[in-house]
Amino acid sequence: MQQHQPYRILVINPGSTSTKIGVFENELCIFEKSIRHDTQAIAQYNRVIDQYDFRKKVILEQLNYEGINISKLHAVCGRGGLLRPIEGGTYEVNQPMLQDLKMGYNGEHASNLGGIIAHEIANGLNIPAFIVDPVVVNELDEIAKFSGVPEIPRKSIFHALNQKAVARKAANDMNTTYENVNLIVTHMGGGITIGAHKNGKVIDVNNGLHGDGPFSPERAGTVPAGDLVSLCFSGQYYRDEIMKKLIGQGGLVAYLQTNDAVEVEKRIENGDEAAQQVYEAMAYQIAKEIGSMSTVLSGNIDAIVLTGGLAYGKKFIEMITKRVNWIADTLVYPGENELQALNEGTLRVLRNEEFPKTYPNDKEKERTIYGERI
Ligand SMILES: Nc1ncnc2c1ncn2[C@@H]1O[C@H](COP(=O)(O)OP(=O)(O)O)[C@@H](O)[C@H]1O
Ligand SMILES: CCCC(=O)OP(=O)(O)O
Repeated sequence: MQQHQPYRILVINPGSTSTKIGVFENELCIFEKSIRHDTQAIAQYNRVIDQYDFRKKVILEQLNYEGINISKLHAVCGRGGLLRPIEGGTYEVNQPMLQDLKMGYNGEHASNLGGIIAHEIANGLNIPAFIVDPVVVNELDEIAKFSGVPEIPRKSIFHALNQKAVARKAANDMNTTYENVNLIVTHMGGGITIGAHKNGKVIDVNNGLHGDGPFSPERAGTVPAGDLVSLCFSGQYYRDEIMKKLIGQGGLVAYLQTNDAVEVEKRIENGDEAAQQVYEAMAYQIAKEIGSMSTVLSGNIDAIVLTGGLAYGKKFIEMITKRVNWIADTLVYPGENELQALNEGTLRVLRNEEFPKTYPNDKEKERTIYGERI
């Protein structure tokens, strides 16, 4: 197989409130950009797939503006979306995956566009496209899957990529390994997920899309179930309208008409009491979920890790830590390591250090090393 030195990789991370892109040469990030999308820009699209042209255009325009020649790329990697539940790792984008991403097999989320856009750009350049640790990585303990309604098992839908990348970083900073620690990792972005990481596995986590947990900048989180059923059958709303109340138009957007925590913090500084109350309530619900995960780990917790865009907000972090600091020490890693994690997963495969996995997981299927069948 031909060896390339260095590898140049484009990574694409569509989130609910932003599109983040990066270009790497081996481990070195030579360009990185986070493009924010305000609530109105996203709200005009009914389905996530309808955002395809808009998000792809934004990415290509940005690369062009920066003078980045995409013909020099060796691979493109996108954040993986709502596929079937699979184990973690790097997957080559294939037709079954594209089909599931396009139909939103497990629901609608911006990350569905990661693999699709990566494939589209890579295909034109005749290079491979990958996804790494998609949001459906499933390591739940069997006991965590019970919901109380057998037809509705709990699902693992969370910020797997960043939670695992930041958990490894935290373990490293604690002079140990991910496999040796118990952590409660809290990712706070457009969605919020809180995972119990036990010796390198996420044994329980709230379904941060349309399941449970705290409300977030744009999601409702847990809502009273009976009242939700009544709303669904009130005859006042179509299904899509209810779904939008839960995802996209819930949380901060519903209470304060913005998904931007920076804007909320400004309002609070200017004495807006409603903003203060809602922000405090979001922190309260996060703390409550951290408390819940502390019981999952039977109180054996090495650290609570806070990460994601909201972790930049110092006051917000204080609102959470004052309620959870009795559980364990808190480590704060603002932002996310997702672009680096996508790049590292791609590099491992390009360098033949790891097999790319085939979607859907079928260990008996033919395995390939990039460019070579074995
Ligand atoms: N400096 C900051 N202080 C407080 N909140 C911030 C800051 N920077 C970003 N945020 C907030 O973080 C949230 C987005 O987090 P992010 O992890 O980028 O989300 P996503 O990847 O889901 O789009 C937004 O509500 C944004 O306003
Ligand atoms: C679907 C879970 C991941 C998630 O919520 O991501 P964003 O915060 O980027 O929307």
